[in-house]
Amino acid sequence: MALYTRVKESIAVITLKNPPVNALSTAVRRGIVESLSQALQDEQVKAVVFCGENNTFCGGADIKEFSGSMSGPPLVPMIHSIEASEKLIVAAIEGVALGGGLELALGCHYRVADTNARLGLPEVTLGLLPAAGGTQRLPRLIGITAALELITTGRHISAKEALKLGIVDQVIEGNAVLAAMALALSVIGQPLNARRLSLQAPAWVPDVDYVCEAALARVKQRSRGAMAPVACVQAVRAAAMLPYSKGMEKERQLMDMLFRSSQARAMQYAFFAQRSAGKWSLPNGAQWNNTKARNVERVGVIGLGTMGQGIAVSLVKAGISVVAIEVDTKQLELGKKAVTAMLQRYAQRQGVSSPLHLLKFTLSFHQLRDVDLVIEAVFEDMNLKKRVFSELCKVLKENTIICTNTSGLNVDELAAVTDRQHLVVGMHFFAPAHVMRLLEVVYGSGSSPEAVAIAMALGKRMQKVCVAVGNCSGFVGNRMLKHYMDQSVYLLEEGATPEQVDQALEEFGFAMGIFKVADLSGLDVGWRVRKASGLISPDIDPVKPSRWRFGRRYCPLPDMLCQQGRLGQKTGHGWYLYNSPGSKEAKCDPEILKFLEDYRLKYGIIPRRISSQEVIERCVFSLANEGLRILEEGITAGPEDIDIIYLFGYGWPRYRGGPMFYAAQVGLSVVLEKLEHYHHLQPDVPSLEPSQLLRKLVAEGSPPIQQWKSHIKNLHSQL
Ligand SMILES: CCCCCCCC(=O)CC(=O)SCCNC(=O)CCNC(=O)[C@H](O)C(C)(C)COP(=O)(O)OP(=O)(O)OC[C@H]1O[C@@H](n2cnc3c(N)ncnc32)[C@H](O)[C@@H]1OP(=O)(O)O
Ligand SMILES: NC(=O)C1=CN([C@@H]2O[C@H](COP(=O)(O)OP(=O)(O)OC[C@H]3O[C@@H](n4cnc5c(N)ncnc54)[C@H](O)[C@@H]3O)[C@@H](O)[C@H]2O)C=CC1
Repeated sequence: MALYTRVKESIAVITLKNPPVNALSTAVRRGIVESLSQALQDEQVKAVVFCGENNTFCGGADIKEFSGSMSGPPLVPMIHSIEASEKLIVAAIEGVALGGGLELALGCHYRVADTNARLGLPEVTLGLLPAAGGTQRLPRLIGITAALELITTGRHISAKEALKLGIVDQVIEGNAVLAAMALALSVIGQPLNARRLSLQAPAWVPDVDYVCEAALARVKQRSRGAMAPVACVQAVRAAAMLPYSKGMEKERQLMDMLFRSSQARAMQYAFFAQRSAGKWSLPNGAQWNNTKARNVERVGVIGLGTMGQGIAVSLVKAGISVVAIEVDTKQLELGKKAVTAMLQRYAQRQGVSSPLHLLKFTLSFHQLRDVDLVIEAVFEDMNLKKRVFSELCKVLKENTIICTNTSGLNVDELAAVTDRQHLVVGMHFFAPAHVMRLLEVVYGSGSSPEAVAIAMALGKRMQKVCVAVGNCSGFVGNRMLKHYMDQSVYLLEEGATPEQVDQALEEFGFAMGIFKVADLSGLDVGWRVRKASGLISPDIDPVKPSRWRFGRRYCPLPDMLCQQGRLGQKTGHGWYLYNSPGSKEAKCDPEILKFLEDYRLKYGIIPRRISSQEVIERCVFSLANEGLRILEEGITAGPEDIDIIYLFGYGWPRYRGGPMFYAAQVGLSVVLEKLEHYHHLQPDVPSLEPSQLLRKLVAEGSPPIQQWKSHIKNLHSQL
């Protein structure tokens, strides 16, 4: 709803009221229309101030309403009537003015923001565009180039930047509502036409087509296959080229197209999935709102290699003191240099003072005696990690939490060597840890809810998107990835090339194809894991290695590449060829094509043409099938958690929601049928066998993804 209040003699205040973010629900829009009409009819009122309850202006349209039948006063005419009002209207922006919230403010004649306010048009992140006049008014206010940047990225900006761009007229420290009233009183009576954005022409740009083409190229590169950023450019172009009313018509047409799209549904699902992942729960009933997290101020990081460096940087950026430990002086110096350089660059970019005083580098575990939590990031070696954990217990306070950044080792086995199994959890960061947003918080069988709560809270403070997951080999992300990678190499055996597989995956929307990712990470990473797991052993024929291991299909191609020293980008060749070691531009390598041909000849495999559709079905449905097994086993609380892991950790295209959402969208019965088909053709690949949960969901009529949790609960109660 919206509250109408008369203050002073001549000012009315309309307060949006819909906690927590005063989203423009049907009731709020109705309240605005009624309150505005009241203000316009009241002869005493000369000016109106719009504000939001609880120091939050407005978080935009109510996204929850998008999936239902939208009723009540529409936004576009509502904002037009605000702009057309003969009485002066000022927006008092506190907290956020996002999406429809900013569009409402753009309809007002003046805008005042408090210093902490954040503004933006983030609709593109929901698969939409700002369709309440945002694409037409903003370019008229700040010019085409700046509007294109804000609308296509959906970036939130500070009040200071908004002032610089000309989006707000004043930024004040203190009460924005009082400041808006003061501004209103100072300008009452002045003509309003110059303040009505729809009446203005956008600032002239020498070559609109060039600017828009450049923006289009940028968005296509940044978010391959996404419709919304392209539509945003088209709408802003219309603002530059067409009269306002025609531009609005174009905005509406583009929004109609986006609003009904599967991409918009996927991105809105992702918005709520991200919030639901934060509301973690454990199988024992402990959850985010019934478990207290102790505060963490000092953290120890053990191992300053690739991961430890990024973790230390993220901690310091969050204002947390770090004691960083290495094994010898050389490694310590290397780590120190890298961490210091990253933090200095960060401080320079942000214009903040260097936070290096929060760091201590040492070789001594004794320096850890005061820390509240430790994150271990030494080599992926169970025995080494066990030794480190035992050492830690000798020096740490009795309530210090011990976390491991292992990518998939058994957290329970590690916890068992400590004197505090209840305080041991996994904190699985993704590389590079200071950039990647995902954090899997892994609870073992003995982890206490408090330890999970502390790790989740710490991750959130480090600006990570945290997902609580159970303890299993590879946890959630890497466990699923294994099956996706297996299928991709089987496809090579059968006739595909790395480029062909990568192209199909990139056209699907992945940021990078699987073989490019493997070259980037280094092929030796997986090689070491396979050796440690016994898949590679000295008795395997080095000339014609077996294509079956442990009774299952196995593809030795990646091992053979490693034996040739082709480890990826770092050696200048892997699945692709690079100009030099470390260079990034992947080129097709004729040697690899020849190597694949020879391989097929050696094993008597007749190559066949493989369609992009088959690539996607085999790679992506394998992922989804393993995700369903994970749900079946209760490793995550719901499908949303898995999707968030893939969106934030594995470059899954946001406009496809995540592997579980994608499976639901394609249709579970289609996924089941395809998996049965491929499993029939590859009976020695057990991961292709449709999961029990998939069969159950299909048998129960393929319920929408939001209802899967209750079906999983039933499955558990039947087991
Ligand atoms: C043909 C049809 C024509 C239609 C025309 C429509 C034209 C339009 O222009 C469409 C739009 O406005 S689309 C909406 C644009 N606004 C946004 O994207 C802002 C989304 N919210 C945020 O970024 C953060 O929540 C925010 C920064 C605001 C706050 O972050 P926090 O971290 O403090 O809090 P969260 O945990 O994110 O959120 C708290 C609770 O609020 C819910 N929520 C947030 N924004 C919402 C919104 N806009 N609508 C509905 N619910 C919303 C959020 O889900 C969470 O709920 P709970 O998890 O239940 O607590
Ligand atoms: N690199 C990656 O992409 C990811 C790695 N991880 C996991 O993170 C952990 C670390 O991996 P990376 O950083 O890649 O390894 P790394 O090899 O880059 O660094 C490991 C560091 O630990 C140090 N170290 C070894 N023993 C030590 C000891 N006793 N005390 C102090 N420091 C010691 C080494 O000197 C080295 O600097 C592993 O468990 C790995 O599986 C997790 C996610 C991603």
